[in-house]
Amino acid sequence: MSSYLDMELLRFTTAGSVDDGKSTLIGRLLFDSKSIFEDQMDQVKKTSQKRGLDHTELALLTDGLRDEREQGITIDVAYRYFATPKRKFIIADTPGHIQYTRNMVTGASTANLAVILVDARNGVMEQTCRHSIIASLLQIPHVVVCVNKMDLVDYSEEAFDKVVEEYEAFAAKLDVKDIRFVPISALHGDNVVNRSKNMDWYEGPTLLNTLETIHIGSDENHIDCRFPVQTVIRPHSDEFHDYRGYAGRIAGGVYKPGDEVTVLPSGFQSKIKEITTFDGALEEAFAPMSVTLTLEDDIDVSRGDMIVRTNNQPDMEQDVEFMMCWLHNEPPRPRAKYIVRQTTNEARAMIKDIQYKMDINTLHRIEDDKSIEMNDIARVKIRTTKPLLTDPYRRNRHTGSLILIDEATNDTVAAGMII
Ligand SMILES: Nc1nc2c(ncn2[C@@H]2O[C@H](COP(=O)(O)OP(=O)(O)OP(=O)(O)O)[C@@H](O)[C@H]2O)c(=O)[nH]1
Repeated sequence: MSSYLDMELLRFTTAGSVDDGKSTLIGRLLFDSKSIFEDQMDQVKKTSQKRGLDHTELALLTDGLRDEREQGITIDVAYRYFATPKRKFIIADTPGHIQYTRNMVTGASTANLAVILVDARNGVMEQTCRHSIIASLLQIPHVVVCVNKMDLVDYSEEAFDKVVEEYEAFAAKLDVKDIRFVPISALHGDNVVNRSKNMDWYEGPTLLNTLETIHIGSDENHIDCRFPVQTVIRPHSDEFHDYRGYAGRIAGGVYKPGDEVTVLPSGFQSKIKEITTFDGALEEAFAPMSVTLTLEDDIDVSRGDMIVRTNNQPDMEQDVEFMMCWLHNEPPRPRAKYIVRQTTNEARAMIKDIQYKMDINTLHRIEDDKSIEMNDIARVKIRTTKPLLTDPYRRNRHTGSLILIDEATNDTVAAGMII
């Protein structure tokens, strides 16, 4: 059996309209998969009784520690961790209101999968659309639509099919490759961890089963070799005085000793001599492994450079266009200078043009209003002081993303997906 540390990690986000049952679902997942401890459960039972409820409110498991629960609304991104014998999971639980778009973008930026909850009685709502648009914008590879509260529609197949149909019609406009649907009752536990006895007509897997088995290995780009150099390792000892290693995390592709590579931006060419990790030398390495490379030739390489295959290179540009989510409560200042951080590279940048804002509920362009506020999504163009080595975000989420930092305050003000 694989060790706990080696187990594959799946990161997913949860989103839904208010009261669709997000907290109940997470509680149910943790509870039925036995990922919570007895003492926590006792506490939840007691609190439920104190509040005069006749059932144990599983939402308290996930919300119990949040004081904003007292105001009945979830803000901020809460990361939760659980594991089953098959996989480890990190849940980014993000609030659904439009003023928390930035939280959603933050929570979703590294996710493999998005769980989108829909109340079976209400069907697809504005928030369902917005969350799905964000999932598509951030290229989350898998979306699982949980049609919840099936108990309130008599576990009816027609009710489920109606939501599926409605969602599919809307999702046709989006760029999501893998969409699945699971009819559930988070409250009663149907099809969350345990198969429902109330929905014989549903033959697909339960939600947990989907989370445990969905194939995420090929979510990484294994075609375009991209190795952003994080650190140059040059031991200061006579014994190793010739050694120069380049450490970093592979952002795309498969590397092997002997591969012909080019170092960007300099353009120097060489061959990979050796690939090593903590455990020794490797025959091959691929995204998202962290490795150290050595090259046959002694060439000048520094942090922020990228080692790529000679016949497959990224874009190298100073004018970069991307979809930007503005994260900060102060709007961009005219002519302000920002630091752009992209892979391990850093440059200074100025926003040159705001092309249009996007209505995040409908995907429509807003052409007549270009004022940017917190949570806005806009297509922008920046000019950087030195070339960035990029791929379209669609092609590679690592080399295709960037953040902007305000030079004066050091605050991260925007996240971007390169077009
Ligand atoms: N009948 C029924 N009720 C449910 C189901 N799932 C959740 N509920 C109830 O719906 C209400 C809202 O559930 P929550 O889990 O708090 O909803 P939420 O989406 O997390 O809400 P916020 O945290 O405020 O965004 C609670 O009273 C739950 O008990 C379900 O499958 N069936």
